Amino acid sequence: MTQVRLEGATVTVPVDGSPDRRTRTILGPVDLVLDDRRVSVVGANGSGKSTLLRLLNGLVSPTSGTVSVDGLDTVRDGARVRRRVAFAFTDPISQLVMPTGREDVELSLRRLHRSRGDRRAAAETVLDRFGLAHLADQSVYDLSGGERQLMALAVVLATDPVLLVLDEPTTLLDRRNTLRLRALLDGLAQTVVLATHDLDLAATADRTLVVDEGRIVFDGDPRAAVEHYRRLVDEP
Ligand SMILES: Nc1ncnc2c1ncn2[C@@H]1O[C@H](COP(=O)(O)OP(=O)(O)OP(=O)(O)O)[C@@H](O)[C@H]1O
Repeated sequence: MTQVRLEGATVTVPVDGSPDRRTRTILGPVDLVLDDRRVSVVGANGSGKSTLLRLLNGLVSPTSGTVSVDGLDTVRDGARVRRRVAFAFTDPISQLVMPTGREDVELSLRRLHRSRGDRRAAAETVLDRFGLAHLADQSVYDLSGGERQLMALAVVLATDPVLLVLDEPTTLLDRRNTLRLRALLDGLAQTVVLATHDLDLAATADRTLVVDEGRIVFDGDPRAAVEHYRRLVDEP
């Protein structure tokens, strides 16, 4: 099982226009060991969920403290961490950089398969696995929101990462595609960490973190976490 470890991880940002270069802490310090199969993260807008998630694959570096994945430091061993940790953004179009899904999956596979023929065959297998072969050659702009989301996931999962980090994956999806995504996540061998405003989805995890004003204010049973979050919002 993959292990993510945060030790005193803190993220501070400069306060815009501040003449004396003041900074603001937007997350932390966070001390956390994640070694559960499914972890969800809930919290209000701007509470720090995305920042926490982005620490996990080195998209954001801690200003102080450390973050490691299976012992690899996200700053010192950034490239190796990113090979192990896939990150999926809310809006899949920011992830799909090639004209078609097939080309995007092939692009993902370029490190694993140097020969073009091998890459083609491996991409076909991935597209089949996600039930997307029939959409592989369509422009990514002509895919529906749900199809695009699944295509983006196929792209990031093509290289078999050990950890999948998802930032609000169902925000743009209708109920049917949300259920489809949930079924897909259920079937994944990977460890999954996801931030979501969908409290039903959050409650399907093994463990839930509640983030409030840059701090983890609850860490534990998903149903209790959702209750904690509701109380936080309802009784400010
Ligand atoms: N690079 C940055 N520079 C300045 N402020 C930032 C930066 N990144 C994030 N912030 C601020 O930090 C806070 C936390 O942002 P973050 O995106 O982590 O929140 P979130 O919980 O994911 O919110 P949402 O649910 O709205 O997506 C916000 O106030 C945001 O404006």
